[in-house]
Amino acid sequence: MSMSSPPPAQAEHNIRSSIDIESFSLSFPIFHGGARSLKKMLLKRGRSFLAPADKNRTGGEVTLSKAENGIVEVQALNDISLHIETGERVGLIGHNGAGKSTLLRVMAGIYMPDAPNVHIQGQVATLLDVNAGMSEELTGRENIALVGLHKGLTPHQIEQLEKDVEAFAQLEEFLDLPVRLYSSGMRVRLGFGLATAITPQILLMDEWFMAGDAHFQERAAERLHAVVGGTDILVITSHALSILETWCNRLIWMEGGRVHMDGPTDEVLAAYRAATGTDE
Ligand SMILES: Nc1ncnc2c1ncn2[C@@H]1O[C@H](COP(=O)(O)OP(=O)(O)OP(=O)(O)O)[C@@H](O)[C@H]1O
Repeated sequence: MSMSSPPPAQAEHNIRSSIDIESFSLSFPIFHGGARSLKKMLLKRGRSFLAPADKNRTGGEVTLSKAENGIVEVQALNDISLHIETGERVGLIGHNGAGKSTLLRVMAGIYMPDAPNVHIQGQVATLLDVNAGMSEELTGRENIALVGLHKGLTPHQIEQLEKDVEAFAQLEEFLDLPVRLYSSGMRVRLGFGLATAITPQILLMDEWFMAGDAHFQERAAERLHAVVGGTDILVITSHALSILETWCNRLIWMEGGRVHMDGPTDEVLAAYRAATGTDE
């Protein structure tokens, strides 16, 4: 199969896709031993700490919960509201720990799938975690069949899926060995091949897909073009501004768990480059 030909089993698209998030916040409680010294520092500083925007920021706001004997929390997302609709290719940018991956996971329904202020319309596929959904003891081929069954494909469609992923991943005899024997790059080949084999309405993608050797990256970009062309919505997070420039028509710039700027790619990139001094 040529790498630029459309994936074999196209999903049925009946509804217009959209992502709606209204005033959404998410904190992670910290139970690690180091939380005790953090707690002392927070009590001194007035219960919350976030590096000022003009400093090199890392992570979300570290706070002490309001309960009497408060626990230390990291506020990964803080009052996020956004609407994404069909046709939008959205990139998430921001410093390490700004909340980009957490926001992607919220959209994927991984955190708080029943949150009343998060509405996702459309069938979602994720490229978030290389190992997501893989059974370590099963072979690559068996994992492909399992995904096919899970998605309700017919035996013929599963056969097509297997051929397609096999041709793309180029794992040769390793396709018939258990996934636990794979290197990280081999896992990326299989995971990426599988996740892009069926065109979803909404594709959520973390930057790990850029892992792998140069030859793989080139073929991955080609395949991704075919898939993204068929999706309603793409949301991708990356630190490589050139990737975002290539793929996105809208950028959301995150800072300390909040949306700092949201707009057309060229406008947000210009502001981001000016603020961070990057000339990439
Ligand atoms: N499972 C977790 N438990 C505790 N804190 C977490 C967890 N996941 C994320 N965080 C915290 O939430 C904040 C946002 O993390 P997130 O991974 O969303 O950032 P990011 O913008 O994707 O960062 P990067 O660019 O470094 O990948 C960080 O301060 C991180 O420490």
